[in-house]
Amino acid sequence: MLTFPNAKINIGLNILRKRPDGYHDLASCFYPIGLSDALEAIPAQKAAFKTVGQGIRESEVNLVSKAINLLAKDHRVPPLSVFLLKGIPIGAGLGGGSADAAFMIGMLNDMLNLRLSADQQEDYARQLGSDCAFFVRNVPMYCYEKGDRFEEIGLSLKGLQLFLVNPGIHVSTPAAYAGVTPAIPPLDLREALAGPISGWKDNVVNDFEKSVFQAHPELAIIKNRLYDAGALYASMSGSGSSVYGIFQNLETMRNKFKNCFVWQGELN
Ligand SMILES: C[C@@](CO)(OP(=O)(O)O)[C@H](O)COP(=O)(O)OP(=O)(O)OC[C@H]1O[C@@H](n2ccc(N)nc2=O)[C@H](O)[C@@H]1O
Ligand SMILES: Nc1ncnc2c1ncn2[C@@H]1O[C@H](COP(=O)(O)OP(=O)(O)O)[C@@H](O)[C@H]1O
Repeated sequence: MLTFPNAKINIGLNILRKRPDGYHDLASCFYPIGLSDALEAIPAQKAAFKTVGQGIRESEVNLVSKAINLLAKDHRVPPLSVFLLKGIPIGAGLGGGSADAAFMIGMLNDMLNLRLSADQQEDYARQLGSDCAFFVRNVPMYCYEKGDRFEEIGLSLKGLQLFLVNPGIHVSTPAAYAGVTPAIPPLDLREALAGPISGWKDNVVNDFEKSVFQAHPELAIIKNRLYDAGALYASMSGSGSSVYGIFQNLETMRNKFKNCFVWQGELN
């Protein structure tokens, strides 16, 4: 079976408070985008895992293998030959690893006829990472608590264009959280997003930007360039370092961001 785990962007990200378990309660809108990996799993004599494209560090276990091992605790999972092609930049605030893990759970559910509901798949996904459960339903959501609880938001950016830039700077997620002083924003994110996109620039904020832009001023320059090019709204995604702009119409701007990974596509 072959699937295409897709990335997400965060539209607004407020870090509200530190939790007793050391994590943070947040408020964000997660929005799926078309940039994707390819993930194939085939029953085989012997379990095998191959990944091509950008690799994760050798010392780390791939989230796809973690997802298989997690489901194997409760279900009989036969040996699988798994092939992962990474198209989504790694550690880029785009949730690529989380998407791979959630799609692997979905594939096991379908291939082995496990009949897991979406809620049950989310419960498994939550154990693999805060972002992971989002990719089970994989539709625009207001996300809260650790970013693993969801509420329908009814936000549609269908037809608008996304331009995404990743300059390859690696931002550690725990370090990014440590750089933020949690605070309740003056305007609830859901209310801010209910207004026209032309007003988001001042009201829809990613709280990671302040400290991450301070450490990496080139990211602020990218965001300004996107606004200069006519973006209706521009922001860093997650803990970075990807920065995106949302446009009404978009000529290609690939040549403006030399030495960066760029991706352009229509929002759904
Ligand atoms: C920042 C966000 C925003 O969408 O995305 P990315 O930039 O990673 O895409 C997420 O909260 C990242 O989620 P995810 O990457 O799944 O994080 P996890 O593996 O669960 O946690 C990594 C580390 O981030 C911190 N963490 C994560 C989530 C959270 N609500 N509070 C935290 O403090 C913790 O230090 C934790 O050890
Ligand atoms: N299949 C995978 N794809 C990407 N990263 C993975 C994967 N499996 C494990 N990881 C590890 O998970 C971490 C988070 O990766 P990723 O989801 O791409 O970034 P982010 O959390 O910034 O959105 C990385 O440091 C990476 O080493």
